Amino acid sequence: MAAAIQTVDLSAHTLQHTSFSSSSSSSSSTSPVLAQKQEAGEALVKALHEKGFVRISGHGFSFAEIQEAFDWSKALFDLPLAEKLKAPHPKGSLPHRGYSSLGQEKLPDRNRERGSQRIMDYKESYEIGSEEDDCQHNIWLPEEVLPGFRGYTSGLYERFADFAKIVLEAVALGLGLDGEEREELMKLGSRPHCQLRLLHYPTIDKDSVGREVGGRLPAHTDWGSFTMLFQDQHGGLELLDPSSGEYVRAEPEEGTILLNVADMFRRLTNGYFNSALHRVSIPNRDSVHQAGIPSRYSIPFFVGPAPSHTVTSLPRLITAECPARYDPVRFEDYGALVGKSHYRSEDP
Ligand SMILES: O=C(O)CCC(=O)C(=O)O
Ligand SMILES: [Fe+2]
Repeated sequence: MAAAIQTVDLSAHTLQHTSFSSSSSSSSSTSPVLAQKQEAGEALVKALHEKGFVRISGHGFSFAEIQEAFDWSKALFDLPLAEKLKAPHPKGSLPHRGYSSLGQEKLPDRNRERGSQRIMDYKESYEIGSEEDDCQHNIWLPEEVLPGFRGYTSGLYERFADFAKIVLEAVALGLGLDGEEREELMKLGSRPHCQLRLLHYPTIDKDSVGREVGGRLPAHTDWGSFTMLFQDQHGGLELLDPSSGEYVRAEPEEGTILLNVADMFRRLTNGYFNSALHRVSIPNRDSVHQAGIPSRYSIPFFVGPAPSHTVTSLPRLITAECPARYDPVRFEDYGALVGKSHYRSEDP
């Protein structure tokens, strides 16, 4: 496995969060805060170009806040199955909301050899959107099943959405975008159209490894703009490093958020940003402890444009050396194509 994942500190952006404009006055353009913002923005852009993933510190989420998110997630997945099924994810792919039980999602493995046996992905999840989303409605548990869950997770969604905007502003600064190009970049994060996901990968007993259970989440790219992830202390997430062609283990690191580029960011930047292939793997049976593989929780937040938005590559990134690689695409058309292959249409 290759080198550690780089960390970019965005505290200059989060602490001094003001909506900057490209026409900064000469006094503010020489301020130390602006210089720090510029430096962080450029470091972020460099990492997203070279790797497609990065750790973020200085994001403004306290340790207690991250812990609280995991406490709610655990409280949800600890409920009896019959209770969780009171907020069922529908059979098809839309709305992508509510509870999916073990094996319901069937992400195709981009690394799996053709014809090889498909073994169940061992995870359960709960998807939450904005209460303001005009395209997909939330599917909530009855309040008495888990009192406070709806209020808490809706608030967490808004916290992530605030931070997503800061990330996009940092990228705009790092790329030196202004005017219409900056507007286009900012549209990659539509506040009511992102998605919060609670994920639980249950314990796997040693005997099942490689038999009934092949892995936790097969290799895939995310199809929105970018993804930000909290993960617990049990690792397993791996991202493909395009420079070495090897998977890098995203070892859990307290206080950081892992950010990966997704397909819409790759298209907007005409491939300048790498949409990182990633997976959640499990070790070979021989190296698994007798007690099995411990359960794991993770919380991704998927940032995306409005479904009706057409993502077109930025003109400045289409050059003689790097001609246009992608046709403009309407986000909902792209999502429909990808999403259709992800969910079983029959009963879970
Ligand atoms: O659980 C993780 O660490 C990654 C989750 C992920 O890649 C996804 O839900 O798309
Ligand atoms: Fe993913």
